[in-house]
Amino acid sequence: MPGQTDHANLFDDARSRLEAVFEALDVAADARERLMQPNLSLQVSVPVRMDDGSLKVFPGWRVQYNDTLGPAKGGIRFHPDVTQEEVTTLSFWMAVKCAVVDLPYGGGKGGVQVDPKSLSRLELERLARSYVRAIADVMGPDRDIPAPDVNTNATIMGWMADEFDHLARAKVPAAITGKPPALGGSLGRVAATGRGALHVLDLWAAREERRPEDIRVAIQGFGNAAYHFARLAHARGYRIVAVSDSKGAIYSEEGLDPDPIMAQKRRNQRLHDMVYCDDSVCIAEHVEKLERDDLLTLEVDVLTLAALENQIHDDNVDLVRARALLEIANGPVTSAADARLEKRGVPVLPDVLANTGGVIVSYYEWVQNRTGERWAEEEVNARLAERIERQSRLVLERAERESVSYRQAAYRQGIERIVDGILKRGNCQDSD
Ligand SMILES: NC(=O)C1=CN([C@@H]2O[C@H](COP(=O)(O)OP(=O)(O)OC[C@H]3O[C@@H](n4cnc5c(N)ncnc54)[C@H](O)[C@@H]3O)[C@@H](O)[C@H]2O)C=CC1
Ligand SMILES: O=C(O)CCC(=O)C(=O)O
Repeated sequence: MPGQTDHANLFDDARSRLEAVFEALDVAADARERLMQPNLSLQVSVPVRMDDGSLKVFPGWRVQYNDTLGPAKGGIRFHPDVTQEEVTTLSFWMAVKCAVVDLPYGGGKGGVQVDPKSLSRLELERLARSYVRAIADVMGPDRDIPAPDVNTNATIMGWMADEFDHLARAKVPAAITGKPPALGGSLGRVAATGRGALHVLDLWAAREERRPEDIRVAIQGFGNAAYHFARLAHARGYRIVAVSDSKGAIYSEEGLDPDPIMAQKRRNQRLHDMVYCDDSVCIAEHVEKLERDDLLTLEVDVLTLAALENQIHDDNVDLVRARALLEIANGPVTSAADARLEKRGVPVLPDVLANTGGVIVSYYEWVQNRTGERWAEEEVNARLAERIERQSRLVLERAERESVSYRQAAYRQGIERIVDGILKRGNCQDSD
């Protein structure tokens, strides 16, 4: 059954979305060829000394998809299901999304096939450092700049940045983003992905003449991106009626407050346990438990996907009753499912636009590190809002003007910029 662990054909499925864009933009053959394969795909062994003295070696990858517009940029994922195919696909999406929001970056992504929850904190730190030693030769502020993704965070970026500094015999803060502020991390980066997604949703809702108070939202996932989106959307007046994590889901027609839920989850509880009160917080009276994937088929205004790829696929797409989808995860809807949703007239605010808040603020971190500046959080948030709203408006207007889906319009915007760069660099038959 297709699902989060199925990466077979993930890359082919992702690339298949290029064909329609190439046709619409009449992309030159040389540029098409360049965009079909990653520039560099590095497979590494990541040895880790375990606390019991034994040595374990985990497979890892760093893939740089395309560097036409600038150095490769993208997160690092620690997950037991990571594969080279998945990392390649994620690096392809990074290349597209950086171009969609006009960042001077190409696409990159990294991953280690490991269950980080099975490691002690010291083992996790040794893993992070070992991974950096393995990929250091292809990293650097002008080559490839990693950042957090699933199961990695500011603490882990701090360890990685420290390891890279040791290897470089210099302070190179711009080599990694998403670091703790003490090491040059940007204020606002932790919440940036969720905050950016909310700007995209707000813009869409305003164009549809809908008020946040009238929009019921279900959210798949309750990690970094989902939680900050949920918290900010709740504060803005959207009604969050359901959330899920990898173990289960909860639902409340009255609406859920994300903060007490996160407070409980941080005490190591699964979402499913939240229907029971504890001493400090009681969210019980109006909260129901759901099977995890039942959240995907709730009748809501907006289904927000903020977990992993391939969550809406051939087998469940016809059960989706949401009136619109917001993709915070990368690739949560397969291309076949996407086509079915389009046919049914269900709009999808696509990943390559909706989840760009994280990489936009990573870019601001890189700029601050390179100029030695430190921006206030309000300034970071204001710059994020300005960029994502401007670029989103272009995508939404283009979709309307060219009568295509938001995804198709976003891909056209991103690929057009990359192709222009490829042609301007020359060595192409049609590079006028
Ligand atoms: N962290 C960031 O800055 C960015 C993250 N993303 C994407 O957003 C997605 C989530 O990333 P993060 O929040 O950083 O990861 P995270 O590791 O903080 O959270 C992942 C969440 O997904 C949940 N989950 C996993 N499988 C699930 C399932 N089948 N059903 C329901 N929940 C499930 C986990 O329990 C966890 O709550 C990923 O696709 C990631 O690539 C995209 C752009 C930036
Ligand atoms: O912050 C970044 O550089 C990249 C974040 C990321 O991995 C993503 O947008 O999927």
